[in-house]
Amino acid sequence: MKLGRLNHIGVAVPDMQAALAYYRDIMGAQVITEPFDLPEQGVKVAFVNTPDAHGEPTGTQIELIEPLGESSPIAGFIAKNPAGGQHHLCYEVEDIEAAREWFTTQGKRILGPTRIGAHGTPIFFLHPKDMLGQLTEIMETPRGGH
Ligand SMILES: CC[C@@H](C(=O)O)C(=O)SCCNC(=O)CCNC(=O)[C@H](O)C(C)(C)COP(=O)(O)OP(=O)(O)OC[C@H]1O[C@@H](n2cnc3c(N)ncnc32)[C@H](O)[C@@H]1OP(=O)(O)O
Ligand SMILES: [Co+2]
Repeated sequence: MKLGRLNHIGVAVPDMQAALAYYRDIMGAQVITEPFDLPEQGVKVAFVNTPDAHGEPTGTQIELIEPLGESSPIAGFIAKNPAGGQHHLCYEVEDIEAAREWFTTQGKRILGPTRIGAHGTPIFFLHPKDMLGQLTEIMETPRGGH
């Protein structure tokens, strides 16, 4: 399997508006996608981008996720980490099905089906206990850029 770039770092937050204010006003980051609900993923999501020395976006994305509903997959994480925290790493691949096959042959546990993620491309998750303690998201590279 050929691994692509790191697409985003997922950060679980208990309060989306407070998290956006923190990244914008304290960290000087840029809010590139305002919050929107992804009910099928059980999260509210927003993206912030880190600027370079000239204030231009670097392309390094932080994905803020807030639980949406009691059955949210991040409800347990927030219960254990009430202030929020770094939740997952997301890597791009060119071919999602080839990647799924690769990780399966490596004995890695895949969490649920391949589904459409926040960037509109297929994603799946790998169990943190099989991935050096890191919940790992694999996403297909968006066609025509980011
Ligand atoms: C916005 C859409 C999309 C995108 O396009 O980018 C997203 O990113 S959605 C992000 C949210 N969705 C998911 O996380 C889906 C996959 N996650 C899951 O299926 C579950 O969250 C989980 C990973 C199976 C954990 O389930 P949970 O019920 O919270 O906990 P468990 O008790 O079963 O956990 C077992 C074990 O793993 C540890 N753990 C849990 N979460 C993490 C984590 N994020 N990073 C590292 N370790 C984690 C947990 O602490 C348990 O460990 P022990 O206590 O040692 O047993
Ligand atoms: Co993600």
